[in-house]
Amino acid sequence: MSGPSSVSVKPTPLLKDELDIVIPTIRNLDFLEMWRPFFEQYHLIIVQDGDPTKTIHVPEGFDYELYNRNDINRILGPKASCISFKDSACRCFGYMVSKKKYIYTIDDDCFVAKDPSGKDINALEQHIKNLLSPSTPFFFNTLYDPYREGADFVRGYPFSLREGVPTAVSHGLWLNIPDYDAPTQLVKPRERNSRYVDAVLTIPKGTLFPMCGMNLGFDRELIGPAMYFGLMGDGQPIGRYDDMWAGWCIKFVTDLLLISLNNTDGSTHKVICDHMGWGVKTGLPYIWHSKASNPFVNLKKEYKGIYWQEEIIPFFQQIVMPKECTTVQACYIELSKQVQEKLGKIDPYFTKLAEAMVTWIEAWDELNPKAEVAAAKA
Ligand SMILES: O=c1ccn([C@@H]2O[C@H](COP(=O)(O)OP(=O)(O)O[C@H]3O[C@@H](CO)[C@H](O)[C@H]3O)[C@@H](O)[C@H]2O)c(=O)[nH]1
Ligand SMILES: [Mn+2]
Repeated sequence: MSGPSSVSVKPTPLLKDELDIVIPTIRNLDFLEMWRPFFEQYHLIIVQDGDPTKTIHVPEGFDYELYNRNDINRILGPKASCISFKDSACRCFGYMVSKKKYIYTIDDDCFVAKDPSGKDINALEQHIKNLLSPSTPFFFNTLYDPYREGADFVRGYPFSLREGVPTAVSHGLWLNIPDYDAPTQLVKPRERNSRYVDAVLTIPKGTLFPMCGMNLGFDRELIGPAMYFGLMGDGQPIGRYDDMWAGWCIKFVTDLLLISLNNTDGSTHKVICDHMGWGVKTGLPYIWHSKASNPFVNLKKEYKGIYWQEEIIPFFQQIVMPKECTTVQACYIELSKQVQEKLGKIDPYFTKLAEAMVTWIEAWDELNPKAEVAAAKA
C-alpha cells in the first residue's frame, strides 16, 4: 500500500488577505507573468492612467480591480481633481480605494531581480518582513537591521530602545536603471546599478529622504492618509516629484509622535506624545528596473522641482505641529495650511497643491469612514 500521497501544498503567503498591490499603468501588464509566483495570490488594484477607452490586458489568473479615469471621476466626483492625470502619481487613488491594512506599489517596468546567489528576489515578501518588524529611528544600529536573522543590537545600544517602533514604510531599491533625476541621467546615460547592498536601514528620525514610488510598501492604516502623491502631470508645472512630495510628508508625519490611547468604550484614538514615532526603512528588496524614461522629457517635468526643493526641504525642517493635531488626517490638514502659507509664495502651484491635499483627505475620509470600533478590535 503506498504511503500518504505527498501533495505539495503551497504555503499561504504572508498578509495574503491584508495587502493590496497597486499598479499605475498606461501599458499592458505582461510584466505580471514574471511576478506570478509572488503576486498571484494577492489582490491587485490597477490604476489605468491616460485614455480610459484603451483596454489594458491583464494576464489570466490574477484577482484584480481596475480603475480608469472615468471610474475615478465617477467615484470621487469633483474631488477627482486631486488625483493626477497622465502621471504615475495617479497610483494614490489605489491607496484610497483599498480596504486592506498594507499596500505594495510597483511600476509596470519593474521586474524580478536576482540576488548575488542568482536566486529570484521575492520583493513583496521582503517588504512584508520589513513592515512586520520594528524600526529604530531614535538610535542608529551600526550592524544595520537588528531584527534580521543573524544580526542584533550592538554593544552600547540602549536597552530601553530595543523594542523599536512600528514600521510605517518600506522603501525598496532598483538594479539596472537607478532612479536618477534627469540631469544625472543626462551626464551618465549608460550608468547601470549593479551593486546589491544586502542591508535594510531605518532612516533616522528628523531626516528626510527621496522616496521613490516604484518599489514601495507601507502600512496604510498608519500612514495612508499622508501618502498622497502630489498633484502632477496634465495641467501641472511639474512632474516626477509626486513620490518625493509624499516621502517628505510621510517622513514628517511618521517622525511626529503618535500613540494609540484606549478610550473608556474600548475604542482607541491616536495622540501625539513624546516617546514614540513610526519608522521608515530603506534598502532591500531590489527590483530590476528595465526602462529608462527619456531624460529630456524628464528634465522638462523635473526642472522646477530641482530648484523648488531647495526651499521645500527647509520648509519641512522648520514645521511646528500644534498639539491639537492628534490624528494623521489633522496633521496633514495643518501641513496643507502651512504649505499654502509658506510655499504659496514660491509659486501659485503650491496653493493648488495645498488645496489638493485637503481634497485628498476629504476624499480619503469619505471612502474610509473612521472605523473606531474596528480599530479598537484590531
Ligand atoms: O503618464 C503616465 C506615465 C507612466 N505611468 C505609469 O507609471 C509607472 C512609471 O512609469 P515609467 O516607468 O515610464 O517612468 P519612470 O520615470 O521610470 O517612473 C519612476 O520615476 C518616478 C516618476 O515619478 C517614479 O518614482 C517612478 O514611477 C509605470 O507603471 C507607468 O505605466 C502612468 O501611470 N502614467
Ligand atoms: Mn520606470
